[in-house]
Amino acid sequence: MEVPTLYTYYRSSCSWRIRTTLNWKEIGYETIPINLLEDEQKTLEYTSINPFQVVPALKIDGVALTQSIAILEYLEETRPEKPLLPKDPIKRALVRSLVQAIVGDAQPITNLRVRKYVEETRRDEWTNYWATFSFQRIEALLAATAGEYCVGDEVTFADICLIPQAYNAAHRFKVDMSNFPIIQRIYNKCLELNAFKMAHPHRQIDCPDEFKENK
Ligand SMILES: N[C@@H](CCC(=O)N[C@@H](CS)C(=O)NCC(=O)O)C(=O)O
Repeated sequence: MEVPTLYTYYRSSCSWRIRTTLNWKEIGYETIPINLLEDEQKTLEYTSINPFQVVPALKIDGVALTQSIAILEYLEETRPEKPLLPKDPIKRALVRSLVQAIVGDAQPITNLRVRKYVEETRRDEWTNYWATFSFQRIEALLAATAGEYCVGDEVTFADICLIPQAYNAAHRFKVDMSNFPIIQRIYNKCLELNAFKMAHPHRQIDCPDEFKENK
């Protein structure tokens, strides 16, 4: 069978969701780095794969899929081993609710193209404000759902989406994570797992040497 190809950027939280899921489900894949800072997402070639000019995109089973959550759902449906959605419908809804909060409400307002649009001088302030705003609400949701992970004691899509968002908040958007003890605890817990560790930006082939980590 053809090996899936992931179009990715090492620091992209949306790409990280796919990397973790592929690792979690032990699906081998090839990486094609798309350097967002050099606008490689806007080349004609990549635009023909993803007209929204964002990563990720995944070529798999003869099609090119875009939209990270559509990709996660596809992987879950076609490779159900090591599920990332709980069986219980209520828990599934809780997972999807957290996923939507992260991917629909939190991530888009801190995305590169939005930050580029905001005047250079206001950019950091904008990003920190909205990242903190989102995390206050996600922390409140988690207070009702979290066990060891976001929803109960199993890894789900919610963890897959939360970890990249938390990394960006802590390391790039200067959010004071001490205000979010549940998120911080889940973050630390997930990063003990190989699937998350191997998907970390600092372990990707396109990560600049100064940040690279081989621990
Ligand atoms: N809804 C899309 C969002 C994709 C997205 O925003 N990707 C970001 C990286 S995490 C990107 O490529 N940004 C490029 C830009 O803003 O120009 C998904 O979930 O796949």
